[in-house]
Amino acid sequence: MSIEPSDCKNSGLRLSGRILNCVTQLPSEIYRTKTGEWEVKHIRGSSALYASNMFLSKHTKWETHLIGWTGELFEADEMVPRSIPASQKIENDPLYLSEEDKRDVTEKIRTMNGNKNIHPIWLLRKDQDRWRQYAENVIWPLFHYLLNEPSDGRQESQWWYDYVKFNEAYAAKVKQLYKPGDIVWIHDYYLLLLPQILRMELPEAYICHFLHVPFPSSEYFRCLSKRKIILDGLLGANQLGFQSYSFSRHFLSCCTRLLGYDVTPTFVYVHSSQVRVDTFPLGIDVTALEKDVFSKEVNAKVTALHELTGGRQLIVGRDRLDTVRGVEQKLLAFDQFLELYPEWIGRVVLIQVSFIPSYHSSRLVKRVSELVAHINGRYGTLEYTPVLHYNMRVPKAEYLALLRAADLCLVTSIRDGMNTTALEYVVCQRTQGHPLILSEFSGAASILPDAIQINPWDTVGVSRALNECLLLSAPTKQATETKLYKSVVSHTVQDWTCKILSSLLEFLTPSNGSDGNQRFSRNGITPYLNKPKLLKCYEVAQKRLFLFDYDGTLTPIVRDPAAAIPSARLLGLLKDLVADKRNEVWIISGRDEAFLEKWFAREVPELGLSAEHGCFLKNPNTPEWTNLAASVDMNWQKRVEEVFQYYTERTSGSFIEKKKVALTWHYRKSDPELGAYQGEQCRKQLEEEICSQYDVEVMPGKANVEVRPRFVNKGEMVRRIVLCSDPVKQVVRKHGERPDFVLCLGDDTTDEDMFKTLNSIEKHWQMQGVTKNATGDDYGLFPVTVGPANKQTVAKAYLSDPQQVLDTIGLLLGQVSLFDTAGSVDLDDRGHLKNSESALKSAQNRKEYQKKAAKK
Ligand SMILES: O=P(O)(O)OC[C@H]1O[C@H](O[C@H]2O[C@H](CO)[C@@H](O)[C@H](O)[C@H]2O)[C@H](O)[C@@H](O)[C@@H]1O
Repeated sequence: MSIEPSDCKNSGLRLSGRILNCVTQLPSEIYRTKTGEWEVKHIRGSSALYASNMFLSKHTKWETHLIGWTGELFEADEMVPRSIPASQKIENDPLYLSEEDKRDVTEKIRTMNGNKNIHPIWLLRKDQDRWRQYAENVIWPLFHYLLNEPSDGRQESQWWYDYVKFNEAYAAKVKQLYKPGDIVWIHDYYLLLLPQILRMELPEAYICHFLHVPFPSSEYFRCLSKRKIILDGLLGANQLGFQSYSFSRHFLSCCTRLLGYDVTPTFVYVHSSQVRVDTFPLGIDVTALEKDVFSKEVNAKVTALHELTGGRQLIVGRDRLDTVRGVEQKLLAFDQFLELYPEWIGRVVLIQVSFIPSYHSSRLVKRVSELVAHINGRYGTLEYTPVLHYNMRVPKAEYLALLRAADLCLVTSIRDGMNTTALEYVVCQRTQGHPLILSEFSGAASILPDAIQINPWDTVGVSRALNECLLLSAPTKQATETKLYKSVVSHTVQDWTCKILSSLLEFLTPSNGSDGNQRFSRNGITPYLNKPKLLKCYEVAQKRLFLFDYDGTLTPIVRDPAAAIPSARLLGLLKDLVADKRNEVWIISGRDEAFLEKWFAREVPELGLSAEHGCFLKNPNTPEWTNLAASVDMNWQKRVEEVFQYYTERTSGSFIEKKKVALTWHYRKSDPELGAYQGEQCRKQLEEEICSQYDVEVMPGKANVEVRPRFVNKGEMVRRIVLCSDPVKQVVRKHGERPDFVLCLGDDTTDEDMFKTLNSIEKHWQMQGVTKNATGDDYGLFPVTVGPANKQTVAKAYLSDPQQVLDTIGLLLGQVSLFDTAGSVDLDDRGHLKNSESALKSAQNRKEYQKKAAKK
């Protein structure tokens, strides 16, 4: 399979022919020798990923760029990367690199990898491991179904802060390199926010993300405190790839359950546009492996291994020693096997190579060595050691020899994205055809259906499988191997690369009926709110308007309308907003006057208020309410109430909310399906029977049906507030009084009227040639919908929930850091927020250090 940029010539896509590949870490490790030189060496692991990049750059016409963090910097001979202690000054940094050093190191990495398009991301070296913490301590365990101990969340919030910065550092680098038509391909769980951060700044970019680890069921995923931001982060991509069908299914279910988006098995509908979701199991580079595996060096090591184990049958395993690789389960099963089938004692050896990652569990390391000692003590003799356990990363040739010498490979992961050892074993066994026992919980199970699949928790089942496999006849083994090998060669890393790219390009091709990348273009629908832009407009504006809906926007939706009262935080923010004389703040709600009076007018008299979808109005700083519906015929109320009553009696849990003018029938407390059905019936009946006789509008809301006179709506309120200095008396604003910043937020269908009005005002101003605001870009109008929303919206941007709304207000007031939500920050080359106090201090320190160094 192949895919070249030229294959898309007539597709209508404007491709640049370039791919920007974003990986967590570059393929080279950087260290300083004892003589002070900076050197680089290859890192182990993730070989399939780098092979994919290599394939694109060497064997296709794509101009491929590899972007990645440098990883931690080492001092020679140190196993653990050195961090500058927090107390130490940067000028004493033992790992200091001048700009020249960085250039030299970059060149060395490029030369070593034979790729001139490698772009390192240099991050602050103070506590270097900080960049990994959130990904490795929060995301990774949860994605593997491991829940952390409960905590007060302080440490997690520091980790989150660094995680956002890490993602933003990549965004900064991609922006530096980006050209229109580039494909940005993002890998794995360290970069889950990057798609959305990039989307905000590069609305037309072609972005795909591939998750190399499992994606958990929504019941686990929902335990993440940052669950919505993480989903949002991913949904900035055009295409999302997962290792197996079950992972993509879990992801889709999270989108429905946590964000309320509509999904199909291959799409998420984000604000009426689509993100493609699919399964692409990662393979290995079979050709490269086959070159190495039958070398003389490996042959010699295979012989040595047989000698070492006295010609006994060999069961092999190679795993990272973390809780999900199931080494503990493997040893327990082997123990059980020798107990159930004693005839194998003395005839079989398990060689287990486990490498201990930096974030290992000491409990597990101890438990594994206890189990090894237990088995060897129980079944071993002076000449026979049943388990040979090596805690180390073996060199490649030894690893391959191990897989070749094996009579059986045992993979007992209790969860993994893809198990490349299983795939490599199949290739190594091409001539001998020894069997593979594979955990059904491994991502590899989906591409190796002919492996002997086991449940690693069932030790008796695994023991039985071990016995059966060791007794298999040679022809049966070879027949199975043929099928396994076929599966592996039809899932090579090259095929994986091509499949992901062609699926993305096929999806984006407008002629295929998709919306291409229109969803994010200016004419398309709702990107995430561009907060840096909002902040910039706010800062330069002299006359700012805030037009807020209430339920679902400033406060979360709850079951009981009376319980949806404003939080202390909300009231505090509103007070702070109105304290600035440049700000005028309105709440435009479906709530009645009594509710708004009690909770807002008394607390913050400076607020302007509009009740019952525009029927009532109260200017800021005045106690009087004006009833705009005073002269309207209200006979419809009785008729509507009768209809509502009819449905209330037939829908348990529903009730009627009577306001002064509008009437609302609520069914949130009813069975959801029955409620939705009855709501629809009720709406139809009202439209047929009442709207034909009275000038009223029936509005389906959030688990409610509302009726109010047609002549007012929230859009009319927005028109009055934006254009009039006195919206009650409709005194048109004088020249110079026009607002130059309007943030309008709402979540419901009734709020669409506000957005429509703002859009038409903008159009009108454009046609009239009205001068733009001080940024010179536009008029500073921000109609923003609050999700989750699977509806059509005319808003220009969205925020996920009321929490994000409050954070955004806090941001404008200078109370919330840009870091608290994704997509906001420019970092300097050392990982400091650009132009921040710490960035300036660090730059100053560097200058001083360089001066000192020059003197020496
Ligand atoms: O225009 P809004 O400020 O958004 O008000 C719209 C309606 O909100 C209330 O109902 C909704 O919120 C309730 C509390 O969260 C929830 O229980 C209910 O299901 C929602 O429909 C309010 O009760 C209505 O009067 C407003 O018109």
